[in-house]
Amino acid sequence: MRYISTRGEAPALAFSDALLAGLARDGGLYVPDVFPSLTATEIGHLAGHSYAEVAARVIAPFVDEAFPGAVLKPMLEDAYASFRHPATTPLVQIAPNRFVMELFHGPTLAFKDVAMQLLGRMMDHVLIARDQRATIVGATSGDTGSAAIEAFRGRERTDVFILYPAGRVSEVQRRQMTTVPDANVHAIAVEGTFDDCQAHVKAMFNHHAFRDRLQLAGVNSINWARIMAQVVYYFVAGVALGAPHRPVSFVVPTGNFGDVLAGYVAKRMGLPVSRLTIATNVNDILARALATGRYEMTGVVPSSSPSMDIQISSNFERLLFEVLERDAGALRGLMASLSQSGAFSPPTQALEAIRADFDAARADESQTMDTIAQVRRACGYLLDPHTAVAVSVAERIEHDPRVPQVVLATAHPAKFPDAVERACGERPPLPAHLADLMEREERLPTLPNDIAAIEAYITRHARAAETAA
Ligand SMILES: Cc1ncc(COP(=O)(O)O)c(C=O)c1O
Ligand SMILES: N[C@@H](CCOP(=O)(O)O)C(=O)O
Repeated sequence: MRYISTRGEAPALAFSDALLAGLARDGGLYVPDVFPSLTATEIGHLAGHSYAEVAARVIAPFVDEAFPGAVLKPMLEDAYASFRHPATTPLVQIAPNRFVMELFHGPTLAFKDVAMQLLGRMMDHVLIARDQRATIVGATSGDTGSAAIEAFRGRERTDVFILYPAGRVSEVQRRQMTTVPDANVHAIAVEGTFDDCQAHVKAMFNHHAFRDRLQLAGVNSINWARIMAQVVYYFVAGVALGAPHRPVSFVVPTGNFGDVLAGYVAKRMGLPVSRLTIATNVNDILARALATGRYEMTGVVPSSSPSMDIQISSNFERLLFEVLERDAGALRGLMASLSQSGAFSPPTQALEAIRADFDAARADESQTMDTIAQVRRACGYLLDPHTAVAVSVAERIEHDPRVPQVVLATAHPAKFPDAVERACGERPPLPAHLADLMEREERLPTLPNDIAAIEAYITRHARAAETAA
């Protein structure tokens, strides 16, 4: 398996190289040159196995010789031993033929742990084998940052720098990043939006001299390994609900488009997925794009689901690449239009191909709040605001009632206590391992929304810079 760039102008890489590369050198995103497939019989055989065992089977075709079964399997067992639920990602029924898949039982209470706990181990394995260091740079709207910090804290070969938008994450999310005392961890508030933070991360990768000097690596969903690890839970849910004999639909709270893209990959690999529904909050660029055919940026509005306050959905590029039948030149044209005029319109055929697999709809603030209250009343289940966006959409989207609908529950309600309390009057407590989070001491470096200031800060603090000097 080789990995190629969506922009068509960077060298193809083996898995381990793509794992450390982050963004391709032409500014594109790496994708496998072909999607592996599982037969119906192979999918059937996933039933009854542990999460780590299913992961080993789904992930094996994507990796290279650095991760033979004897390495991958124990790595997966170890990664998912950190989850607080024996099923790792349990399904809970909340209505007839509607389920939530709880992806938040990892150490930082969001779905990001599912991939990040594996990514930390995989990167360490490759860096040790190559006797190399890496400087991880990441952008977060709240959850990727804490998951990355937890996965990489204290690791000898990596420093991790996470940019988050000042004042636009929940207090719990901020404290999960800023109270970690390890010297290799740097959570930096940037006076801008998540989109600004993500643009700075991409700019650092595109600044090749800086990138090479600091040995940059990425842990956002620009890194293919993130998507790969997230494909697994679609298979786990599908098989639990009758695949390969019965199709399943998924409703996914969406921001950067990594999670729902993983569902698309699962479908391309052979999982019978009926519909993939993109659920957005009021920052609804994706819902508008599917409805109107025009992907057009407007300002970002802060919401009660802050992790989805995103305009530029990074992984939409990977989907566009597929529906443009892997025409990198055509994709470069759309991306140039986005950076020059803040908008693009995919060709009709590409748009139709997207609509063949995906639906999209948004939930506004009052729909999100009402859904939290109504689901709590109806079945006693407490949703976080991101999951509530998706449940609200699931309730309204046209859907074959015979097909099970799985809503991905991407965060624990305790990460957003203020919003949950506003919605239903209850303040969910943090689990025991985070019970004293509000008393822990914070480190709060803040930088202007300026790439030069950010690069200078990272250069001052990264150990890879000392080695290079
Ligand atoms: C809690 C939560 N839900 C949903 C999303 C959206 O996921 P994605 O960015 O993969 O579309 C995010 C951020 O990524 C998140 O942190
Ligand atoms: N919602 C995310 C935004 C970054 O997404 P990623 O999947 O590309 O890492 C967050 O919580 O940080």
